[in-house]
Amino acid sequence: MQLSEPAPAKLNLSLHVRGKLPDGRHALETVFAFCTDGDRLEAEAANHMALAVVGPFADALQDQDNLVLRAAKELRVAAGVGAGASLILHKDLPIASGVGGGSADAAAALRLLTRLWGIDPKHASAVAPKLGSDVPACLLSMTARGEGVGDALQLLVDPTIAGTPVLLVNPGTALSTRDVFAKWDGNDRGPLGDWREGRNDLEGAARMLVPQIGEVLDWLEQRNDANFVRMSGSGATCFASFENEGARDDAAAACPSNWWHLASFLR
Ligand SMILES: C[C@](O)(CO)[C@H](O)COP(=O)(O)OP(=O)(O)OC[C@H]1O[C@@H](n2ccc(N)nc2=O)[C@H](O)[C@@H]1O
Ligand SMILES: Nc1ncnc2c1ncn2[C@@H]1O[C@H](COP(=O)(O)OP(=O)(O)OP(=O)(O)O)[C@@H](O)[C@H]1O
Repeated sequence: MQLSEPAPAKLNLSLHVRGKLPDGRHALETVFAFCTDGDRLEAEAANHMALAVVGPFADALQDQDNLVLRAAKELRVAAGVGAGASLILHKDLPIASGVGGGSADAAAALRLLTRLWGIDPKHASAVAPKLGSDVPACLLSMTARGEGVGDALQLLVDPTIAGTPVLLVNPGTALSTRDVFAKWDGNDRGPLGDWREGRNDLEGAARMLVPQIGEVLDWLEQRNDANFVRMSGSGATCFASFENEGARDDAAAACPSNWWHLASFLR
């Protein structure tokens, strides 16, 4: 039997960086939201562990250690499972783009293999933080406030979020999360209250590395009925929420062809 699991794209509606921690990572206050679109993972029972990657961004991943396999191996050890799995990842999200693609894929693997192997979900929760700061949020894939390194989560009930039409736009340049944090200016600009009034404190650092982010943000600001425009995570993907689906689709149709875009909804 083949099982399938979505790996929804992650957005940081706001992202405040509050300081540097002793381990070199950064203390964050963020609101995570998720899209109704993203990557997708399929699995079938097998004796061995194997992964095939297909889809528009598959080639960029062929030669490296995939977070899906790391997640599968860590979960197998944590839960003491002897079985394997044959996995297929449909890679539709750009790599290193601030929408948590790798984290979403790893989280999807944890959920999918928990079902396939019939194991206690507590093992997935225990493994998630070891795979990356965004993986616990992606495991949840529900609107949440994140603190600590982004892994201390509290569900956020906000009835204005689900169903909002959004357009994600990336100028086509991969951006390393580590490099962006390294360029953060070290200024704590204060806590995050309401996400609508927040900021993305990594925007300045990301724009130093990829100046086209400024062009994408300006372009989104100029779209009709765009009412909330921001960069997600460490960039370079930016997004706008729209008053209605038609306005979002008009913006998607006008998007320059050398930029990647995804028309979706918040879930
Ligand atoms: C920027 C965000 O996307 C916001 O949600 C995340 O904080 C990044 O999460 P992620 O991609 O899962 O990142 P990780 O794989 O854990 O870390 C990549 C690198 O980003 C930096 N990093 C990450 C998270 C954090 N709170 N502080 C950091 O300084 C570290 O240099 C780390 O080596
Ligand atoms: N399945 C995967 N999908 C994407 N990247 C992966 C995957 N497996 C491993 N990686 C590696 O992880 C790195 C981070 O990729 P990812 O797409 O998660 O970044 P991101 O979108 O900037 O994430 P975040 O918003 O969490 O910072 C990539 O440079 C890539 O080398």
